[in-house]
Amino acid sequence: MAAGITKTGDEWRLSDVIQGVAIDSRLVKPGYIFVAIPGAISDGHAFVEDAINRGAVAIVGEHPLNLPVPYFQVESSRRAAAELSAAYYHYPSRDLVTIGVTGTNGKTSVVYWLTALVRAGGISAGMISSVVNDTGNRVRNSILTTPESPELQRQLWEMRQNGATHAVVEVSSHGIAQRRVDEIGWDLAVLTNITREHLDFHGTMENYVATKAKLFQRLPADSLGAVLNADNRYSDVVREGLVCPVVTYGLEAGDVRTEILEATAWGSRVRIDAGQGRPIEAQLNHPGQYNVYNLTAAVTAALALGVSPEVIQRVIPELPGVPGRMQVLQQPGQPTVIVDYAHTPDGLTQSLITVRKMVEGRVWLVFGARGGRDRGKRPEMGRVAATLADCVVLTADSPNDEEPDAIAEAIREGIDTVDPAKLIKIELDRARAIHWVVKEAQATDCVLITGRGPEPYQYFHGRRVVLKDSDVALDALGERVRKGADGVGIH
Ligand SMILES: CC(=O)N[C@H]1[C@@H](OP(=O)(O)OP(=O)(O)OC[C@H]2O[C@@H](n3ccc(=O)[nH]c3=O)[C@H](O)[C@@H]2O)O[C@H](CO)[C@@H](O)[C@@H]1O[C@H](C)C(=O)N[C@@H](C)C(=O)N[C@H](CCC(=O)O)C(=O)O
Ligand SMILES: Nc1ncnc2c1ncn2[C@@H]1O[C@H](COP(=O)(O)OP(=O)(O)OP(=O)(O)O)[C@@H](O)[C@H]1O
Repeated sequence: MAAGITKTGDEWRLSDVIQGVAIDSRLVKPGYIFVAIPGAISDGHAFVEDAINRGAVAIVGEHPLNLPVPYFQVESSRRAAAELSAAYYHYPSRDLVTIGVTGTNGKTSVVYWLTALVRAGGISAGMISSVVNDTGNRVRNSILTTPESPELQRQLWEMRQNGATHAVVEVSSHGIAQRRVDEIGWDLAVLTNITREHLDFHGTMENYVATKAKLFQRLPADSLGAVLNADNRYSDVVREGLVCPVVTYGLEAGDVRTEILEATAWGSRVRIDAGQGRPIEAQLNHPGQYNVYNLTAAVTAALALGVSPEVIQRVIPELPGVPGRMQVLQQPGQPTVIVDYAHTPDGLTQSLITVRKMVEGRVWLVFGARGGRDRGKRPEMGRVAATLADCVVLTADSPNDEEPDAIAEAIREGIDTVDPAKLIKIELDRARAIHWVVKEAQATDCVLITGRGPEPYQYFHGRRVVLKDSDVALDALGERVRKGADGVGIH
């Protein structure tokens, strides 16, 4: 057993000598295995020496290398990282019922709600989401939506140590493509929806859908199965060739069908018919039709996991809001300010349609687009903004390594194809943009700030700037109250 590792086929055995697995040399500690990944920006093989200097006792990589420590050459480093991480943590997912939630929009909401439903049903469940990771008695802020495999397996192990029997995991398309979730034996997988996103990474919609589909293809025939959105056209593609049981949900079609009995600006009364027993009837206190879809996905999955309809019906009115999603900031006599995480054309459409119903006045939209991500969606989001908002103020999101004015320009191109007059201002300083709009809006108006939700930082060429949309909006509202403003400016 060289350096405490043996490999037979895909199965790695690690002795107690091994103290951890890392794919980033900067995280290596004495006794670690370092897995060198050829990346898009740099090549992990270039950091092997660094890893050895930090105490790595074995290296795994894809290139032929001659090293002073044992070296394992593999076909896919990412796959090996997942295998090694699972082995190091004694395959925690084998002892957990694991539920993967994927889709373009709504993953975090479904993960939060499904976790709440199963916990209410007496099940001890951990949760991995893009906002927080909750392993049962420890909650950490998330860095990635789906953690890299060493961190993911560690969190699953911690859940098991904390007595969890179930794990609800948000699965991004990056997480699937980069094989972070490879060694998880899924029991149930849920698809929220698929619309345009991440084409910078996946190239085409076809590749994007095929990547999402991989999560479902891994479900065995004896698993709890796949939960698919019958109203989303890509579900048929995802369904092709699946060997597991499939249950569909939707508002227009599906095995589990939801009817909106009454919709108000702030929520919906719904009837969910799963085709057996009395339908569930409850008040969902979150706005928008899209949240009814998220609810139906979570309920369908909860039923598949054995949570009773009675428990589900009782819990629906109490389902928690996800931080930074449709977060409403209100002060009497002031405009309604809403912080939302919409960052795709479909998300922005849903968000604007929903907000439109909440206020009598105009809808002001403050947004930008993240740098280094799908450029093609920018004009599309500009078109959505100009179609559904009354007044648009473009600003910086997190530009990363791009120039904020060039990003704003790309969005403006979309706005111009619909109605250039809707673009009231370009203010690239996001805090100033929010302050300006809150000052200009009338008391009956709504200011919708999208794209960053609860994120605490903006990144400009690696420089980190602290900025939380809700904090800035509250400041702006406070200032308006102090100054006694009553909506001056463009009316
Ligand atoms: C764009 C993208 O997918 N980037 C991912 C990709 O990075 P990369 O190919 O650029 O890697 P690289 O920087 O070239 O480095 C190659 C390897 O060298 C290693 N390295 C690098 C420097 C060093 O000093 N030592 C060292 O060992 C790196 O850790 C890496 O393993 O491979 C890395 C290793 O797996 C990932 O950590 C990294 O995710 C970055 C952090 C990221 O921001 N990813 C985002 C896009 C992401 O995954 N997002 C999804 C959610 C998307 C959504 O729905 O919004 C998520 O699940 O979070
Ligand atoms: N089912 C849905 N359909 C369309 N848009 C949605 C849906 N659910 C949520 N949204 C929009 O997407 C935003 C993000 O929601 P949520 O965080 O639940 O999705 P997500 O898929 O987890 O996104 P991310 O992984 O980027 O966090 C919301 O603020 C809302 O604007």
